[in-house]
Amino acid sequence: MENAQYLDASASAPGSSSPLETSWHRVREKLKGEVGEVEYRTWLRQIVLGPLEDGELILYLPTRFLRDWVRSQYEERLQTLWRTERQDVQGIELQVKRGLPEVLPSVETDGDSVIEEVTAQVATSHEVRSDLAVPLDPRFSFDTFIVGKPNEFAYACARRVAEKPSSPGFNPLFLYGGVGLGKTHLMHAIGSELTKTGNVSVAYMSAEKFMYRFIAAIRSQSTMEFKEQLRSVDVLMIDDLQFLIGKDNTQEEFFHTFNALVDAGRQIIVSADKSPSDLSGLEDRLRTRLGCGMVADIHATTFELRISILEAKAKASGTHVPSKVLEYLAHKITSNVRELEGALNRLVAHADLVGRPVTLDTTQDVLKDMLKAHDRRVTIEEIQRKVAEHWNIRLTDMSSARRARAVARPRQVAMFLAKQLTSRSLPEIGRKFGNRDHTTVMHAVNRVGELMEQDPSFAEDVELLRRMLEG
Ligand SMILES: Nc1ncnc2c1ncn2[C@@H]1O[C@H](COP(=O)(O)OP(=O)(O)OP(=O)(O)O)[C@@H](O)[C@H]1O
Repeated sequence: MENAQYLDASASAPGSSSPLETSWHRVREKLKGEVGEVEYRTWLRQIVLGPLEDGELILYLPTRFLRDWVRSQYEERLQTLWRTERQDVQGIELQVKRGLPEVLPSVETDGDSVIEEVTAQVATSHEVRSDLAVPLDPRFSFDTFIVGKPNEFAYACARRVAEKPSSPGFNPLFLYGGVGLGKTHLMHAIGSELTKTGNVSVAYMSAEKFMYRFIAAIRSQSTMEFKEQLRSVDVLMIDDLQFLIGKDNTQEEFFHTFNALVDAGRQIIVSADKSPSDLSGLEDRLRTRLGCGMVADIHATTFELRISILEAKAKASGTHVPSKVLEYLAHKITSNVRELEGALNRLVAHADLVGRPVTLDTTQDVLKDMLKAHDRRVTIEEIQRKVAEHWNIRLTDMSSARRARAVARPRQVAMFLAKQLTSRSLPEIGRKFGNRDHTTVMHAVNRVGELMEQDPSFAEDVELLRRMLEG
């Protein structure tokens, strides 16, 4: 273990430092080059190098706010840079350490730079008219969104709002669902559709950006301007609202903005990972208002939807991907569309690079790590335990011969989840459930699928279990 060191941006050049410090110096310089001086000075120079323990490097930040911000915005990049820099760093952990010097942007200097930067971003944004908006991604359109059972309701709501913003019953539109299932995609699609006409001003930003801008406005004493800018848009879209949990001041500000806009007949669109009623940690009055309009859930993908998405994305890539490979991916990667897309992109990039067609063999080889990580994620035993706990039955009943519905139904759900969340075959799953035949498992999978369509509260239970298991 190497000792914790405080290193700020003015730290000594490599040479006089330990190997870890030297690496840190290089990582920091690369980051600075990538994100630019303003962003670096505002958020990243506060990071303090901590110890390296069992392959995990600790980096400290002086406050929880900064830690959360750096975690959400830069953690992945930091990981990559560190791993490239040193083989003995397998991961990084961002921690809060009180008492470290906090180098916050002051009103006179960095605060202004932040505002200047925001203004500069706005100046280059052609897609939207609002002064605060983040550019919309033209790839996320309604045309490129593949509709299936799990997302058809959310899609229909999004379409409706894009056609007729602020319709009664659709304001706010609250889209929720697990990670990587298309919430951001739908929001961008609504925004792009609305701005096509030219007379609607749309502001899209993540809840984090909202907070970042709010804080920047406080620091530069321009909160009135901030409020006015936000309140002048026709449509305000805030993505990943769950980020505001625990951020009381920002929540308060959002609540007032929300009210002002809805009262003025403007449209609000919000996304989150949970329904308004499940977003504990958000103020009650805000939760209540969020649930007042249309609340649309994007469910986990089905095999059919995953196949349709893969087919569309493979076609768009211009590389031929055999249907066997698409089926294989759709079976193996069930967690979310982002991962599915990532896997396909990797295959296509590999095929382009080596100049050979995509086959099942190359797929297994190229995606070895990814698929292994997936398989590791959840075991049949964990599924059985969680499901048994949920319905309050004995774990042994997962393999018992009892056929009473109170036991048989949870068992079927566990089989269904085992099929969805692991790569085990039907006979393998059957064996884990008291040596049942694969046709019993198949029947369970179909039955649970049918019941989920007929009974929303049952579907919610299954969905909840799935999310808990996926962590
Ligand atoms: N139905 C779909 N059709 C086509 N692409 C999709 C679909 N659903 C998701 N995607 C793609 O998957 C990726 C992840 O989607 P998106 O970013 O919208 O997810 P999200 O629900 O906002 O996730 P997060 O909770 O992480 O914010 C995007 O590239 C998006 O285009």
